[in-house]
Parts: sequence; C-alpha cells; structure tokens
Amino acid sequence: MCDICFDNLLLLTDSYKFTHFKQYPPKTTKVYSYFESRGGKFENVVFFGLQYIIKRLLLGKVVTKEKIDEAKAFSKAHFGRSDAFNEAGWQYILDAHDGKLPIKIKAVPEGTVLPQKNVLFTVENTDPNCFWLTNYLETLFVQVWYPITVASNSRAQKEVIAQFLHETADDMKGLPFKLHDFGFRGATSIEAAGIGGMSHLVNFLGTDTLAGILTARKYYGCPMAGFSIPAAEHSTITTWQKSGEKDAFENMCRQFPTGTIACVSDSYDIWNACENLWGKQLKNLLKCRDGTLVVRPDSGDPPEVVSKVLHLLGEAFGTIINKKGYKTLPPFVRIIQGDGIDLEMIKRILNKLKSERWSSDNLAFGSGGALLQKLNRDTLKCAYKCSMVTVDSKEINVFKQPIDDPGKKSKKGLLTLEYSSRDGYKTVEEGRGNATKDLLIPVFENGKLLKEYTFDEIRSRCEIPLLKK
Ligand SMILES: O=C1OCCC/C1=C\Nc1ccccc1
Repeated sequence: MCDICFDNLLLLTDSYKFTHFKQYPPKTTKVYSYFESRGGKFENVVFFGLQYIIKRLLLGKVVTKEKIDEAKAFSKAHFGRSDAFNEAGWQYILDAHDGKLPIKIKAVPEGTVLPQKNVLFTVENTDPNCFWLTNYLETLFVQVWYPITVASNSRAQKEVIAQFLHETADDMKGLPFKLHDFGFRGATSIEAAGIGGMSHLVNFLGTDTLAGILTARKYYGCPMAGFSIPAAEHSTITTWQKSGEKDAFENMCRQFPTGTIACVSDSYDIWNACENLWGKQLKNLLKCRDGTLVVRPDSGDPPEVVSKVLHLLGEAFGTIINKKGYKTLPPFVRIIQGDGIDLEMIKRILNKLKSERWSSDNLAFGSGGALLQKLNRDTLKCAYKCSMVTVDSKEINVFKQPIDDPGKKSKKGLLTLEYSSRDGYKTVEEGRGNATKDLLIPVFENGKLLKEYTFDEIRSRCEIPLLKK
C-alpha cells in the first residue's frame, strides 16, 4: 500500500460528486459536457496535457471490486451516511464494462493554438446507465488547466523574444534556448514540476527541470525533450571564499574547457566580477576558450542590471554591430538573467536593450516561479460545463447564464469546432455544426486511447508564426 493511495479513481473527485447520481432528472440517459478557456490572460491558448491525464488515469480496467469497497467505506465515514455513494453504478461499470470507463472524449489536437472561448474537448457517457459519470470525472479533466496555462504562458514569452530577435538579431537560431526552466524547486510537487516542465518544453528546449523531461518521455514518447549546460550555483562559488571568487570562475572554465557554461557572478559584486574578473583577470582565458561563458547576474533590478552588465562586458571585450545595426558581444561571452523573470519583465528588459542598441542575441532568460507556479485555473478561466442532456430520449440543450456574471455563461447543445480562413476557429453550438468539418477528434472511448500525439508533432503544431516554415 503506498503511503497516500491516489490509485483509486473513484476517490479522485470532489466529495459532492459522490451524491450527484441522485440529482439528475429521472430518465436521464446522457450527460454531454465540454471544456473551454472562458477568457483571461492570453488571447491564444495552447491546448496541451489531456493525453497525460488519459494515459495516467483513465486507460483500461480502472474500476475493481476492491476500489468499490474502499470507496463505499470511505463514503460512509466521510458523509456519515450510507446513501451518498453510487455503489450500484460503479458495480454496473465493473459488470457491464469490465471496469472500463464508458466515456467518449473528443478533443482538438494537442498543440493546437486557438482563441479562448472555443470548445477544447467534449465528454459524454457511452452507456445510458452511466449518465452520472461524465461530470464525476470533471475534477480530473479540469486539472488540464495547468499544462494548458503553462504552455500558453511559455509560448507568449516565446513570441515576445522572437519578435525582438527578429528586430535586433541576425537570425532566430538561438530562440529555443532563450527561456530556460528554473522552476523545479518552486513547483508544488514533483508531479507538478513534471507536468509544468513538460508544458514549457512544448515551446522551448532549455530546462533544468528534469521531471519535465521524464514526464514527456513517459507520456509523450519523447526520449530527451530538453537540454542544459554546466552551470555554477552560489555554493560552488562562495565555498572558495570572497578572496577566491576569481579562482572559482577560473576553475569553472578549466573544469569545462569547451562548450557553453554558465557562472553565477553576483555573489559579492557583480560589477567587479564583470569589469575586473571576467573583463581583466580572466579576459584571455575567455577569449581563447573553445566555447561560450554565460555570465549570470542574479540580483538587483533586472533591466538596470542587464544593461550595466552588458555595458561592462562590452567595454572589456568589445562589440560588433550586426546586420540589423545592433551591438553584439563576441561569441565567447553571453548573459543569462534568471532572477525576477516573467512575461512582463522580458518585455521591459528587451525594450530597454533595444533602446540602447543591444541585440537581444546577447541574452537568455531563466524563469522558475513565474513559469511553473505563478498561474492558476483563473489565469485562463478554464471550466467544464454540461451543454446537453438526454432525458426520456429527448436531447435538450443545457446552459448556465448567471444574471450577475455574463462572463460565466456556458455554451449550449452539441458543439463542434470549425476553422475557416475568413473567421479562424469558431465553436458552433446547438448541434448546428457540420460534423464533417468538426476539428474535435475522438481520443478516448470505453477505456481505449484512440489517438496518440507525439511531442514532435505537438511542438510543430504550436510553433509561432515567425518560425513556421
Ligand atoms: O539558478 C537556478 O535555479 C534553479 C534551477 C537551475 C538554475 C540555474 N541553472 C542554469 C542552467 C543553465 C544556465 C544557467 C543556469
């Protein structure tokens, strides 16, 4: 028995959902629900992460006698009554479906980028007796808000960085490594770091969040989704004492004589480190080294610090003017700013650099808390709502429309997602869509995964326009 048992699907829901099987209209035979981002921070939403939920929790025989017994006992203790648990309903799934979920999921392909307020996936029961199951599973389905939101936020940063590279750099080759994931330690859990780290890797190749690589390998068949470089942390510098900072820097360069390496340089005095250590005492070591030394400030006001570090390194090593007319440091020295980085700060830094005629090619970013953690379900207002019910063999449109919050209005009826060059993506409601043009793909039915997406195709599907071939 694992310490906390989360392997009973019947218990991976909200308590009140135990009691919902008794609350639908008599003769209900189908509940059809959908997931959308109702609005929020990013106009464009990257759909990603449903495959992780399906493969991790929903495949095959997920209902067993042991799990039913455990849930029954749990319910009695949790509600203090014996009429709150749908024992017959779960027993039916075990008997009639061999424990496989009689559910059908249709979803937009993973990696699709589309405006908010569009249907992203629909869920319906495939057995009329299991109408109560569609929304029992909501709790797990809605957790897809996290990979969606991390991937969307990460992509929004990619678009900004790409735009500045387009304006100030000779090419875009460095883009995949311009935003490095520093977020493992600041994530809520190893699992969250895995999901969030994987979601960032949909857009970039640079990461220190190994859990994200492991998760992409297990659930999206990608053997090595991200890469990193030898890099210092404060302990590997400060253990040399303040008087030994130059020796620590020199050691880094001698221990890793080739390739790109990074050295955090703000332990004591970032200005002295740039001007006198990297810029004078180690200047020739860097010039002769077969690779790039990335100076890492890690404190102070980011736009000011980056600007001053660039200035000091430029004074020490010289700069060239690239084809776009912007200053670039020699190839053996660069900067990474990994402190205080989020979408807004990237814009501030790159705008300041551009105004000072620095190419964005000189710089990369690291982001932790903002990349994996400074988000919630409300960031993109992700919600799962019933839009159609079949009662006594009649299909009826269902919706909510709170008088005091129009933003919470939900879609009605059977939904299709359609695309036209004129209108882009559109969600057609009330079953008025053209089924042959529906972009929602059946991905799961009755315990089976019907469609599997590879990480490579997801990456190319959500590539930003500037990069699309
Ligand atoms: O500072 C950090 O916080 C926590 C995560 C890793 C990390 C830095 N790593 C790194 C990688 C590549 C280039 C430079 C730094």
